[in-house]
Amino acid sequence: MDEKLKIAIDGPAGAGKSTVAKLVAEQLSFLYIDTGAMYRALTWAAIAAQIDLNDGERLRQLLDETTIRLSNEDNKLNVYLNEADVTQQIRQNDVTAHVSLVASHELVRKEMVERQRQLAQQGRAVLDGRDIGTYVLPDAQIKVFLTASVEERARRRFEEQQAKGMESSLEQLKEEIARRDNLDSTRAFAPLKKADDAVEIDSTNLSIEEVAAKIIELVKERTR
Ligand SMILES: Nc1ncnc2c1ncn2[C@@H]1O[C@H](COP(=O)(O)OP(=O)(O)OP(=O)(O)O)[C@@H](O)[C@H]1O
Ligand SMILES: Nc1ccn([C@@H]2O[C@H](COP(=O)(O)O)[C@@H](O)[C@H]2O)c(=O)n1
Repeated sequence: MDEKLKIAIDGPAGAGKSTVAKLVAEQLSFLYIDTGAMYRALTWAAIAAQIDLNDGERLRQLLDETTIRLSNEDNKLNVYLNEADVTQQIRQNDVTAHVSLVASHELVRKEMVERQRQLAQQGRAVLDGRDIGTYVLPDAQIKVFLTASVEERARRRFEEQQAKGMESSLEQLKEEIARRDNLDSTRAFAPLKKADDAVEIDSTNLSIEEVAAKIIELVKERTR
């Protein structure tokens, strides 16, 4: 198998990208790179520093002063911002509510994409995000566009939050998911979009393991 094989998994919010990407990476012993976590970390830092999230130049300045490190430890992805562990904080509702605005700035994206390409250079890797197959790694050998109905995505997120003891409503989650998809797919620079050569997998009626198996089958077919 190619030492530099890359698997790009893109798709709308809550489709199961990170869960499946992590499982595929584990099963194939590939590096897993959660690009959304990088935008989340910057958003968390910007909120903490009370920076205007409409100001792309200021956000880029903050990013230039900031290190973001992703670390796979004991099957869990930890995220470090200037070496402080922000793994939990970046999943908070205020970060989720503002991350698409932060990610819409071209100046921010250009630097993030550079960092993501550098991380991916380390070897075989699975990256999940919104623009991996179209922009970050247009030459990735395997590209998947993972979808599910918005109802199913909201239902899964609701169950996840219930299990964590978090207060949430199904209707609110559905609205939040649809709002984020809209912002991500309509931004001017590198929007969420299926790459022409991506294989679309609709996971609405598939288990996590079934989706992962389909992707691993694709890898086997393409590397035979
Ligand atoms: N095929 C599936 N069947 C059932 N539940 C799933 C499936 N795929 C993912 N899930 C669950 O759905 C939730 C959302 O998955 P995940 O966080 O991986 O989505 P995502 O696409 O990475 O979302 P986001 O873009 O918002 O970060 C998780 O609770 C996960 O366990
Ligand atoms: N390649 C990417 C990845 C993410 N984003 C933006 O970050 C948000 C959070 O991503 P999650 O996968 O952690 O939910 C997402 O809604 C996008 O706004 C991106 O633009 N490009």
